Amino acid sequence: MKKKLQGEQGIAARESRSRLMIVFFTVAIMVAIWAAVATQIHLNRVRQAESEEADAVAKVRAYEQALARQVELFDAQLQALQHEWQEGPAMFAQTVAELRKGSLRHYEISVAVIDLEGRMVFLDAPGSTVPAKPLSAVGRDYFDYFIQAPSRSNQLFIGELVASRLSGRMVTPFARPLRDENGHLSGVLALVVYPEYLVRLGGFIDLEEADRLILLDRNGQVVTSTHPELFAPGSHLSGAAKPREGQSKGVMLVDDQVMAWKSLRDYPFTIVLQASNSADRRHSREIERSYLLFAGLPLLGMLAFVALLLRDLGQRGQALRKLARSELLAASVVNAMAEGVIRTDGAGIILDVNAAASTILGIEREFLIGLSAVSDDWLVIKPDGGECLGADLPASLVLRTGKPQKDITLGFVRPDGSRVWLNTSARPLAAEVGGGVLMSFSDVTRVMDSVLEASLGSAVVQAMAQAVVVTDRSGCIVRINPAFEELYGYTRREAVGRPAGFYRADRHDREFYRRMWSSLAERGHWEGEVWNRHRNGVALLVWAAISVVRDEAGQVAHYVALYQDITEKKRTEEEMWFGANHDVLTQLPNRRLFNDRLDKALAVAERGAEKVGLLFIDLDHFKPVNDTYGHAVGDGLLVQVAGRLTALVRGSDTVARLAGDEFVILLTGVVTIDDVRRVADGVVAALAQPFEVEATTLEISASVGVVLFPDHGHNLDALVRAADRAMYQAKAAGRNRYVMAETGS
Ligand SMILES: Nc1nc2c(ncn2[C@@H]2O[C@H](COP(=O)(O)OP(=O)(O)OP(=O)(O)O)[C@@H](O)[C@H]2O)c(=O)[nH]1
Repeated sequence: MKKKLQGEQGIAARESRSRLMIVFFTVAIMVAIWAAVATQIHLNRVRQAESEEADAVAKVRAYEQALARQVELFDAQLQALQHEWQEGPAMFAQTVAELRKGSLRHYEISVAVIDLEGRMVFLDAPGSTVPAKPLSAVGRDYFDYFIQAPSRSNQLFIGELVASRLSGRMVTPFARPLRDENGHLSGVLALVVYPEYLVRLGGFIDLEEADRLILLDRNGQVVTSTHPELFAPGSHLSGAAKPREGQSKGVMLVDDQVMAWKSLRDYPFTIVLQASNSADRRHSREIERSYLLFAGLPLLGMLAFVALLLRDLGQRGQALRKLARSELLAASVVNAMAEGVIRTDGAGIILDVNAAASTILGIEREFLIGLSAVSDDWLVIKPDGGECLGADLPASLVLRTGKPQKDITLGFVRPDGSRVWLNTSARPLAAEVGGGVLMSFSDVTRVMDSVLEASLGSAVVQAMAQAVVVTDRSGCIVRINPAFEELYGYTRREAVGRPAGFYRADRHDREFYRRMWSSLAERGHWEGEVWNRHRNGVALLVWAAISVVRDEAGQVAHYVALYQDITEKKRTEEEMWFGANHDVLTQLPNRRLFNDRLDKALAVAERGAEKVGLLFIDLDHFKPVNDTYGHAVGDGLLVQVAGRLTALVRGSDTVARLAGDEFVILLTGVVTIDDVRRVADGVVAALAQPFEVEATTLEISASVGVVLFPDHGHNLDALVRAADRAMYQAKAAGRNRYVMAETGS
C-alpha cells in the first residue's frame, strides 16, 4: 500500500515538476522578451528626447542670431537717425522717408522724437499723424530711462511692450538719446516696432507649423509669438511651461513636450521654443507599436501553447496515475506470490523476477536481472540425473516453438551448491506487452527427494552400520542414513540438498581430489583414507569407499559413498609402528628403522651422484657411569646424548640408537667427504662437553667410526662392518675421536 502511494506521489510530483518547469520557462521567456522590448522602447524614447532637445536648442540658437541681427539693424537705423536729427527736422524727415523705402521697407514701424518735456515733436507713423493734443512720453520707460539720468551714455534702450496710444496695438520701443552740439541731452529718439515682425524672423529658422516660438521681455511678459491666440502679447507664460528662474538658458520636457529657452546676452529678450514633435512622435509610437506587436504576438502564441501543454500534461498525468496504480497492483500481487515468476525478453534475457523466484533460486534479484534464462551456464538436471542444457530449458522451448510449456520438473543447482527441485511452466507473452517469456515455478524438492529416496532401496541403506551418503549426478546429497548423522553430527534435513563433501576437513590438496574424481570416472570406484570434519569441528579420519551408480543407459545417476571412522584404529596402528621402530628410552629410531632408512638412502644414492655418510658412535667408558651413579643416571645421560646428536644434524638425516651406548648417524645428500668430517668433528666435540644429569656433572667422550657410500662399501652390511671397524680403531687410538674407514676395506 505504501509503495503504491509512493508510486502515485511520484507521478504527481513529476507532473507538477513538469508544470512548474513549463510555467517557469514561459515566464522567463516572457520576461526576457518584455525586458528587451521595454529596454528598446526606453532607449528609443531617450534617443528621441535627446534629438528633440538638440533640435529645439539648435532652433533657439538660430533664432537668437536672427533676432540679434534684427536688433542690430534697428539700432543701426537709430544711430543713423540720431545723427540726422542734428541736421534739422527737414533733413531728418527726409532720411526717415528714405529709410522707409530702404532698409526698413519690410517693417511696420514708427519713428518718434520726444523733447525733454516729453512732448512728441516728430512722428512718422504710417496711417497716423501727430495728434492735435500732443502726447506725452513721460512715464514711458524708454523716455524716463534717459531723462532720469541725462548723462547716460549713448546706448540703445529697448522698452517694455506697451500699448500704442496712436494705434492701440502693442509695440516695442527701441530708443537712443538725442544730444545738442554741446553734448547735452535734447530729447529721445524712438523706433517703435510692432513686435510680430520680430517673430517673422522665425521663418528663417525652419520652424514647423506647430512649433511655438515666444519672445519674452525682461519682465517675462510675452512680447510676441508665432501663436498669438495662445500667447497674447503682454500675457505671462503659465504653469511649468516657462523658463526656469535664474537660468539664462535651458531645455526640458514639459508634458512630454520639449521646451528650450535662452535669454539674449545683450538685449532684454528671452526666446522660448515649445517644439512640436508630433511627426517624430508619431513615427516612434509606430515603432513602439511594432515592437509591442513583435513581443505580444509570440507571447500570445506561447501562452496558448503552454495552456494546451498543461492541459495535455494533466490528462497524461491522470492516465499515468491510473496505469501506475494498476501496474503497482499487478506487481504487488506477483511479488506476494509463493511461486517464483521470471519475465524475459524475446532473447531470453531476464527483465524482472519476483521475491519468491529470488528466494527459490538462491540468487539476488539484482543479480538475476540481465542474465540469460536460456544459457548453458545454469547447472540444471533432469529427474533422471541427466544434465539439462540451455536449449532444453523451458524458456528456450517457448521461444523456439512459441508454445506454452507446462509442469516440467528440473533440479536447479544454486550458487552455494545446494540443489532445489522445481516444477516449471512457461508461456509466451503477447507482442503488445513487449513479447518474451513468462516463467513460473514452485519448489517441489521435498516431494522429489522422497520419490528419489523411495527408489534407492532405503531400507537397506537405513539399516547399514556404515555411514552412507547418496548424491545425484551433480554431487548434491539426496539422502544420508542414521550412521552418517551419527558420524558427522548433521541431521538429514541439514545435509540433504547440499554438495557432498561439505564436511571436508580441508587437509587434502586439489591433486588428492582430482585423483579421486578421475578414479571414479575411469573405474567407477575410489577408496581411501579421507580427513573429514564432524559438525563440532573435530577432524575425523575415515575410510571412504565411493561408487558410481549408473542408469540403464550407462549414464551416471548417483554417487554412493560409505564412510568408516578409522581415527582410533589409525592412532593405534601408528603407536604400534612407532614402538616397533623406536627406542623406548631416547625415542630415537631403533636399528630396525635405521636399517630401513639406510636401505632407502642407498637406493636413492645409487640413482644419483650423491653419497651417504654413516657415523658409528660408541660412548667411551659408559659402564663406569652406570656402576658409579646407577642405571637411572646412565639412562639420563643416554637421553641427553641423543638430544645433542639430533641437534647436530638436519631433519632429513637420521640419528638412531642401535644398542646400549651405541648410536649411529645416517647422513643423506652428502657431496664430499668433508661434509661428513664436519659432522664427525661436531659429534666428538659435542659429546666431550660435560653433561648435567640429576645434579651430577658427567664427563665422557665418544669414539666414532666414519664410512661413506659408495667409497667404503656398496651395501648395508659392508658399510656397517666398515664403520664398526673404524669405530674400534678410534677406541684403540685412544678414544674421543673419529676414524675414517679405509678405502677398499
Ligand atoms: N644405564 C644403562 N646402561 C646400559 C643400557 N644398555 C646397556 N647398558 C650398559 O652399557 C654398558 C656398555 O659397556 P661397554 O660399551 O661394554 O663398556 P664401556 O664402559 O663403554 O667401555 P668402552 O666401550 O670400551 O669404552 C654396559 O655396562 C651395559 O650394562 C641401558 O639401556 N641403560
